Formats: sequence, structure tokens, C-alpha cells
Amino acid sequence: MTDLKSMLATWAEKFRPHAEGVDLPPHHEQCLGCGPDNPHGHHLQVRRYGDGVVAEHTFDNRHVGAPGIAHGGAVATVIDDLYGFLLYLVGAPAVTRQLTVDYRAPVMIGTPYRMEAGVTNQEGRKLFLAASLTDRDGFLVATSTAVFVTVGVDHFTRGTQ
Ligand SMILES: CCCCCCCC/C=C\CCCCCCCC(=O)SCCNC(=O)CCNC(=O)[C@H](O)C(C)(C)COP(=O)(O)OP(=O)(O)OC[C@H]1O[C@@H](n2cnc3c(N)ncnc32)[C@H](O)[C@@H]1OP(=O)(O)O
Repeated sequence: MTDLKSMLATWAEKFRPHAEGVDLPPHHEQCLGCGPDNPHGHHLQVRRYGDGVVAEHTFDNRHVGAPGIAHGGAVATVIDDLYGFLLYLVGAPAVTRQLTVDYRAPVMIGTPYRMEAGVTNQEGRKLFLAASLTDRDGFLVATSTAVFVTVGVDHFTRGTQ
């Protein structure tokens, strides 16, 4: 597993302008949402889309709740991680202070969904974020809002020294 110091070094490098449509880098290799090396993870792949971010995502059987339906916590995890990609565009590390998910219809296992997220407002350290999840027909399956609060690097090193 990557040690924290080298992870922090790669993280700082990620806060730079990213081209439209290009895959954004994962938060780190083991991240539950997007880390390619996490066997339990969602392996979320995200692109910049204007001032926001977009992903096509399919939940698999590791994330099942009721039979055939994605676990609500898994859906919240992926949305939370999607918000984490907005931080590259905002240019500052931040953490989730509040996350709401409105589950409007079941998210089906094995079905591709489009996910979008953007920043709706910024007030001091607070980032107000919103996201949506739609199916191939454009039907709105889930919506979400979040408040992220920007933090310094010390937030991540706390408790490791
Ligand atoms: C350059 C190098 C960088 C290095 C980076 C290292 C590598 C990173 C690797 C990987 C990142 C992956 C990122 C994506 C993953 C998804 C994101 C997550 O899952 S994050 C995990 C879950 N979240 C937490 O663990 C937070 C736990 N909470 C806290 O630590 C604190 O509560 C914290 C830092 C969020 C805030 O604490 P306070 O003491 O600093 O600040 P206070 O005063 O409490 O709040 C700040 C402001 O926010 C408002 N606020 C709080 N809750 C609010 C709400 N619900 N609505 C509106 N405002 C709210 C408050 O009223 C205050 O506002 P007013 O400054 O007074 O104007």
C-alpha cells in the first residue's frame, strides 16, 4: 500500500487544469471509490465536463443490497467519491461534511448510469455541491447534494505521526 507521504505528493500534483473529456486521476490507488488497486472498490472513472465532472458507472454484484439492486450505501459511496473529483477543479483539498441522497428509483446491478456533479456555490471554506444519476433513457434515478469543507494537508496527516 502507498505510504501517506508519497500519496500527498501525487495529490498536490493533481490540482492543475485538466482537459475536457480526459480521464481524471484516481484519488489514490486504494481509494474505495476510484482506486484501481482496491479489490472491493467501485473503480469509478471520471472526466471533466465543463465546470463539472461526469462518469458512466455500472454497479456489480459486490455492491448488491436487495437482490438485483445496488445497496444504497454503495450508491452514496460512489456519489461521495464523484464529488471528490470536483476538488481537482476547485483546486483545494476538502472533505465531506454533509451528504444527502434522494433515491428516486432503484439503481440496478449491471445497468450503466450516467453520473454528473458540479459546484453550486462556494462560501469561504464551504463548497455546496450537487449530483445526479440518470439511466440510458435520461430517467432521473437519484439526486444528491453535499457540503464539503476545505482543509489543510494536516487534516490527512493527523493521527499518523
Ligand atoms: C495539497 C495536498 C493535499 C493532501 C491530500 C491527501 C490525500 C487525500 C486522499 C484522498 C481524498 C479523497 C477525496 C474524495 C473522497 C470522498 C470524500 C470523503 O469521503 S471525505 C471523508 C468523510 N469526511 C470526513 O471525514 C470529515 C469529518 N469532519 C471533519 O473533519 C470536520 O468536521 C471538518 C474538517 C469537515 C470541519 O471541521 P472544522 O472544525 O474545520 O470546521 P467547522 O467550523 O466545523 O465547519 C466549517 C464551516 O462549515 C459549516 N458547516 C458545517 N456543516 C454544514 C452543513 N451541513 N451545511 C452548511 N454549512 C455547514 C460550518 O458552519 C462552518 O462554517 P463557517 O466557517 O462558520 O462559515
